[in-house]
Amino acid sequence: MTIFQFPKDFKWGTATAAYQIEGAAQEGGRGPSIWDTFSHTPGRVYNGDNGDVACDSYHRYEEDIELMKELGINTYRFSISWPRIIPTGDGEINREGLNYYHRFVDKLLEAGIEPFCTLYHWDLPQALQDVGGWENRRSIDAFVKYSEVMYREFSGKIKYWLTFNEPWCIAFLSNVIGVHAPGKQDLQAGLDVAHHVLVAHGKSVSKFRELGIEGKIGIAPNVAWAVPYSKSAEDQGAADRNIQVYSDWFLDPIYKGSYPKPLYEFFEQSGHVPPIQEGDMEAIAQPIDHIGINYYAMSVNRFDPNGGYLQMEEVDMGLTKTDIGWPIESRGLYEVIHYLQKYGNIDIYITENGACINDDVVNGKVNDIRRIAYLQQHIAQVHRVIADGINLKGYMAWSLMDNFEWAEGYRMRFGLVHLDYRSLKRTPKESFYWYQNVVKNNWMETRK
Ligand SMILES: CCOCCOc1ccc(-c2cn(C[C@@H]3NC[C@@H](O)[C@H]3O)nn2)cc1
Repeated sequence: MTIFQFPKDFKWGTATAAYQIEGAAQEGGRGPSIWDTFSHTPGRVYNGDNGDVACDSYHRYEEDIELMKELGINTYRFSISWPRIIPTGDGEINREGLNYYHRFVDKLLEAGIEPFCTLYHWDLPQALQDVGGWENRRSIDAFVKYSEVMYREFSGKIKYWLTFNEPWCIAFLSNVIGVHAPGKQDLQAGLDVAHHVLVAHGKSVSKFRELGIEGKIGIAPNVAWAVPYSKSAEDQGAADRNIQVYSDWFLDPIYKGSYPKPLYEFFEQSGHVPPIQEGDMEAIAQPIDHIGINYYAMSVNRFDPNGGYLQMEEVDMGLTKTDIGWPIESRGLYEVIHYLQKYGNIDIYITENGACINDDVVNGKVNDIRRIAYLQQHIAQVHRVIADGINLKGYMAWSLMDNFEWAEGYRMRFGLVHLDYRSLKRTPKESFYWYQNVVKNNWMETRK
């Protein structure tokens, strides 16, 4: 038996996002987002599921915070619904929306839980999408205005900020692969969106500094770790492109002031380059305080000339998978965090890690032992990374509770707490109590 002891100030938390848990889609002055439109478009989301009610956390946040207190976490990552704050994206401010988040954040602080706030977790106000969304540079200033409202309003209450969640999903999953809102399949649109999101990020960080906000700010890329199927240059290239499109495409502009050359040239071969304007790269490269890393799985990749925008295919190596089909391999978390050290020993938080395990309630319990095994393996890798001297400062399990898993709707469950979507009853799973113990002890037992 080995004991993995974590640093005394280590942040243990869970993560959620507004559209996935709040519901109350047409309450409190909220305007429609692109995910309201997308989820109500037939065929886009499994079973026609949508976020109209979700976990009803808009009304049940006090119950959710009681669960967080029982879990014992010291940090809670959540996102702000932009269309609750500025319903048309860059028009009038909705005071009722601000008041909702004040009540919520005050309750978190009262419970001794650190708010860790994501400004943008995919729910762009539809009114901005109606004029091009992130393909339109207008969204840059709209986001900076929205973020300024939030910085001014919550300065002193919220000290940990993230501008954007998973920019790869915002740009490529949503505009090139087309699985998420707005559901386009256009590489140039993806590059335009990625660039404008990066400029919006940088200008928002500058605003944060200009206002002298007390706190720290960063961005939360989801990261891929990929190994080549063979030693061939083609397969190595495919794996490199897959890694770079998630992390380097966004972190090189922020930390180095330029896009990663190999992938830039790969896209350029097909006639597509980011729409860089004078001053953009300087605007993007504002120093940040931390990055959030969302890690779920790694993959084995090989070259495939017909393999989509990266000319890459993932090879199924027969690894055990979660119920959403992602292979379970915790080694990738260790490898990718070391890979990111090329940007310096930056402060890193694991802002999402978790397993889709669709166990149901049986005799009042959810015996999700597969989720416990996943978490144990991945938290062990977190400990390895810290033991290597890397500034990994916190871990937030995705997710506190089962919620709206985007195009997969409610069938895919990532929560430590089970949601009965008819009654909205919350039932802590066995993994909740396992994680509660790790958090309480600030150490974890391992068999080795
Ligand atoms: C036909 C090709 O299809 C490709 C599907 O490709 C992906 C890739 C990645 C994801 C994905 C989902 N999540 C979990 C979320 N992270 C943020 C939070 O909101 C969680 O709900 N992370 N990555 C989904 C789909």
